[in-house]
Amino acid sequence: MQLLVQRVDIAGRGGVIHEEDARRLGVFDGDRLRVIHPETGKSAPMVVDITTSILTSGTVALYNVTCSDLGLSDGDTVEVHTAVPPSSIRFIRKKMDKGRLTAEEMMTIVRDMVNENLSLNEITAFVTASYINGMDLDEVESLTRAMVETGERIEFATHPVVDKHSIGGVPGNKITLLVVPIIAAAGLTIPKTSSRAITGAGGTADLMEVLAPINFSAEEVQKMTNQAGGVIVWGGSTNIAPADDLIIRVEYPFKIDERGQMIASVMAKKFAVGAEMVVIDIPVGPTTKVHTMQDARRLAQDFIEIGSRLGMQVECAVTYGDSPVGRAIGPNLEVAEALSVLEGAKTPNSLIEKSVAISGILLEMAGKAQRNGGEEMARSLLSSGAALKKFHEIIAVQGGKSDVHSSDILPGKYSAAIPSPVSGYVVSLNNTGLITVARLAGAPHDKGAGIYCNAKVGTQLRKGETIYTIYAESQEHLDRALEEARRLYPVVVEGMLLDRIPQDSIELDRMD
Ligand SMILES: O=P(O)(O)OC[C@H]1O[C@H](OP(=O)(O)O)[C@H](O)[C@@H]1O
Ligand SMILES: Nc1ccnc(=O)[nH]1
Repeated sequence: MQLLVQRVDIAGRGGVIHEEDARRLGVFDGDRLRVIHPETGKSAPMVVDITTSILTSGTVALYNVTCSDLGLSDGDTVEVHTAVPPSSIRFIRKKMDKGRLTAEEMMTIVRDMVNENLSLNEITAFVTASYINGMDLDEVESLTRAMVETGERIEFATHPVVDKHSIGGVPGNKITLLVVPIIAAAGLTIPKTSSRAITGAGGTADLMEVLAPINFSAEEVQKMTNQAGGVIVWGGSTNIAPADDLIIRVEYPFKIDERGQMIASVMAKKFAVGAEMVVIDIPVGPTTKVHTMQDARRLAQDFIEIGSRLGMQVECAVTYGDSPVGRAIGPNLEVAEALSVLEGAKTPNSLIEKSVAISGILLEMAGKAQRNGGEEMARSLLSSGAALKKFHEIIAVQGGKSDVHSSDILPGKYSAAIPSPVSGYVVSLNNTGLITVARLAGAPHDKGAGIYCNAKVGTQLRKGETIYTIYAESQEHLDRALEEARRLYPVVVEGMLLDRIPQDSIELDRMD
């Protein structure tokens, strides 16, 4: 069938056809078509997306990349034929049926994802099937390799190239903003790529974006790292492991991070930047991704095994994840807290201790410090101001304001303090509850949104004293977050009556 092209200014491949043309072609939403340029013979696949309103029959709306790939402009004519669905659909179905995917099958799925031959529904099916049925280590290795091979890679002339990555799950985990400058200040090369929030309210990419641009090509990442020794950029923009961000987009609304996909997501990014020595931070706690020490050790073994299969030296740090790292949750609040520590603040202890511990392991692995001497070296790079100086350099090389001060980074204008309803001690902070409230307040999208924990586990509070403060950039977001905070009670003060349900409020089934 011949159709007239209407170019639509939407980034990406594919397009939309009219219901009448779809009926004549005999296709439904989700079927496949092939769009062919009649003169050049160039062709591109297209997932059928049917409309009745934005087009007239006889016209096909094509998105930017498909038009550019085929050299098409508004008003051109194209041939449109039905096509067979890609074989990756069969392989996704195999995973749904609890099958084991071969390396070739995994590669086909990932290639089709990256080439936009799979619709969002189909990618969601793959992520969900893997979440429910899991992946064995061979599948994780195949996924990691496929993610690397479908993107760009960086090779550095200086060695060793080191890196760190956290599996996430603990709110307020802003340590990368300290670890990268500490490591780079020690003279090591650390091309850090991070994701945005997956299960949290602010991923490292969301945080760094407060200070500097984070979208760079692989070539730019390499150049900037050579200049400053380190960078903190968003993995999703680099074309380094581009499938990663497609999977993360599916995971984000559900706050899920399937184990195999998580290992592949992390290790693909490390491998693609040429990291030779890597520390993986595995926070453990009842409301994080990993609940017990035993599970953490098992996950650590898997990371180390995948690292060794790829030729990387990996060590894992199992860290305390019962409650947030530091006190701040959400982009601006976290950045201000991290900067203040780099500027010399002696608190929060949890943030400083975790950052120097992780940095210390890397310094030891890379031979910069003696065994057991890494932490001390990291602490002195932090307290001497060398890490701050390096961070300013990193911000500058990425195009940010290099003389930024923690006091420049402000939380949202709208705030509400949550008072303790009783006198007592804070006995628990529920990470997932805090994240839900912070997300409703607008984080990570609204940079000023988030939570400041005025009290942490063990803090004594008198009735009416503030447990935590919610920040937002609009009253509407603040109200939504407050409503959820009242429902979830993410911080429990001992002696607190959570609810009182009188007998006459419930209809009892009487046995008379
Ligand atoms: O949203 P959740 O699932 O908590 O974690 C995601 C965060 O964890 C990792 O941190 P880093 O890059 O090692 O600092 C990711 O890159 C991302 O920023
Ligand atoms: N799944 C992931 C967890 C943590 N960091 C990542 O980049 N990816």
